[in-house]
Parts: sequence; structure tokens; C-alpha cells
Amino acid sequence: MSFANITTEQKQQVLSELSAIKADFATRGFFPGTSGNLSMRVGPYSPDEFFFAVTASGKDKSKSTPEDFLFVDQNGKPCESTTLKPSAETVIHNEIYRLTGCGAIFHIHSIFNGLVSELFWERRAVPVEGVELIKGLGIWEEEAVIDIPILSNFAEVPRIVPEISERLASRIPGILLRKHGIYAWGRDAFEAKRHLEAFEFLFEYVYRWQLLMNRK
Ligand SMILES: CSCCC(=O)C(=O)COP(=O)(O)O
Ligand SMILES: [Zn+2]
Repeated sequence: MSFANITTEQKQQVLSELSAIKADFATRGFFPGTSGNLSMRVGPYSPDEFFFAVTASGKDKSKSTPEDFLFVDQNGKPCESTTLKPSAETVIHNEIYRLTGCGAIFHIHSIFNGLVSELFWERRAVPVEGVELIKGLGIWEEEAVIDIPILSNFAEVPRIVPEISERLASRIPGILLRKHGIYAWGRDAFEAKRHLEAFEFLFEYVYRWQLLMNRK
């Protein structure tokens, strides 16, 4: 199966879903200073061969243009001739697709995800206990207790990749990079968006709970 076998309709469907999510996230202030990146897979999947649309690097993600996305392969190489550069963090998307076979991955930077990543850095995970919105991550047990993994962040993005396979926890659909941002994924864009929103809610909840507990 090569990229040439993927139909124009399949590609258009992915681009239109991603554009809608990008516009929605932009109105919510999820892309400060051009940060963040989004991707969605298209066509069949095997860990050795897959294709996805990803945001172009360094763009103002609150703007909608015909140059917002490009298609890349499992090595992060563009599938079509283009002058666009894929997100500088495409290698992270590649590794998450390779390990999980998921259908979409969304990454944003926020004050709360940055703060909790530092607050809980020593334990390398953000603990969340019994908060209802854990169900938004697809974990339905009563009073669930979860640990959201925090990974090292490096300016040289490929250095982040080895830790992903070491730390990715099967039931938690996301990883937090220290003082950087959250990567959330799902079977499709709907699920990845629900996971991202649930993570962001839980990060703010945990942060505020810590403040309450530690007030004098
Ligand atoms: C300007 S934010 C620093 C890069 C980053 O963390 C990010 O999410 C955006 O990078 P991209 O190459 O995807 O635009
Ligand atoms: Zn980032």
C-alpha cells in the first residue's frame, strides 16, 4: 500500500476534520505563540508503514490557509512535493503512531500543563485520584487512581523519542513533556479531542487542589 493508493476523498476528509479542530482549538487559545501541532492518520496502518496529515511548522495556527497541513510517512518524510516543513515535533507523532496505532494526535502548550509537569517532575507523573473526568480518558473504574507520565524535554526533539517507548502507559492516552506541553491521542479525532480536553481539565483541577491543600 503506497500513498498513491489513498484517494483524494480520504485526504480531503482528514484535512477538513483537522482544519475544524484547529479552528476550534485556536478560538480557545490553545496555540499561543505558534505552539502546538495536530495530526491525523489516513489509510491503512501497520507499524512499518503509515501516513498522516500534520500541521506545518511555525505557522500562526489561529489562521486558516491552504498551507496549514502536509502529508508525511512513517519516517516523517513528505509524501507529496511541497515547500512546507512538517512540525518540528513530527518525530514524536511518528513514535506515538508506531507504538499505539492510534488515529489522531493533538499537542498543545498550556499554563496548567506546564505548571503540573514541573510540580510533579520528581515523581515523573501527575497523580489524579477519583476525579470524575478520568472517565473522559476512557477509564471507567470507580474512584480510579491514575498517573499521567511526565517525560524529559529536550531542545533537540529526536532526543525525546526514546523515553516515549519507555514511559508510554497502555491505559493513559497521553504523555506530558516537562515544561513543554501535552500530547493526547485517540482512535480518531473525536476521541483524541475528548482526551486532550479531559487532560487539560485534570491538570487545572490538580493544580488548584495543590494550592488549596498548601495554603497557610
Ligand atoms: C513556538 S513553540 C516551540 C515549538 C513547539 O513546541 C511547538 O509545539 C510548535 O512547533 P511546530 O514546529 O509544530 O510549529
Ligand atoms: Zn510543542
